[in-house]
Amino acid sequence: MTATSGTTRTDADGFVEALRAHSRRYHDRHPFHVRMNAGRLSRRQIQGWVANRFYYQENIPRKDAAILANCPDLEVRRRWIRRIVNHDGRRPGEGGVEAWLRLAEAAGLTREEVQDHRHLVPGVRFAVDAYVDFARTRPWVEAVASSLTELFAPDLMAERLAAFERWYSWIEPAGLAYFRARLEEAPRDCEHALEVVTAYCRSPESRARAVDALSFKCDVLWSLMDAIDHAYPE
Ligand SMILES: O=C(O)c1cc(C(=O)O)c2c(n1)C(=O)C(=O)c1cc(C(=O)O)[nH]c1-2
Repeated sequence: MTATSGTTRTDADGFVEALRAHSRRYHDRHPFHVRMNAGRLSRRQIQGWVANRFYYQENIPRKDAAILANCPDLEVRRRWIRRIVNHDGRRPGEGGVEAWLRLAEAAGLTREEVQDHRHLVPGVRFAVDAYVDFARTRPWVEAVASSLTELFAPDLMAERLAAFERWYSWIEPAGLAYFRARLEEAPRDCEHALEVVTAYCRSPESRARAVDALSFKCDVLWSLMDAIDHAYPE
């Protein structure tokens, strides 16, 4: 333990700091997001992003189901299962996947053209599939750690909401409900994920693996944005 500015610093603090430091590799800094939030994207580019990001949205519950399947801890499963319900909803017309489809409609796309993946570019498919595969095949705590990019999501969501209202007013405002819901859900979700990771990762080795998992996820999100950027150039 080392003392810093009057407070006692533990290795656990260092671990959480190492995780939080990944904000520097988060996809909010991707040029496509930077242009999006500065109001510099065309209608076609926004539509391309919405259609491609749908593949991420629809696969998140499958990723979370893989974590549930691999997790032997009942308490963790009991809380983690809420993520699936949040995305899938309890009945038709509810949930985050449905909200994303409404965003697509508000942006002038049909749900059919989003659901049938006609706009889906190979790099986005590849990145999202890699994330689901990671959750299926890696130890479940690493998969939980990989979800911690959500620590950084609320700032980006808030900025995006403001940017959409200001620059892309051709998108019907009701379509932005997805982002509003995530502003509340994401902090709750990642608080739990951080609890789990700090409780389970006690050794330097397991902490290093958790940090690597988060690093991998930053690569997933960045690659996804690269693929969209490449498919919908300025
Ligand atoms: O729009 C975004 O920038 C963004 C980022 C992330 C993220 O950081 O992984 C998620 C989401 N949105 C999101 O909507 C979402 O439901 C979500 C779930 C997860 C996850 O890894 O479990 N990340 C994210």
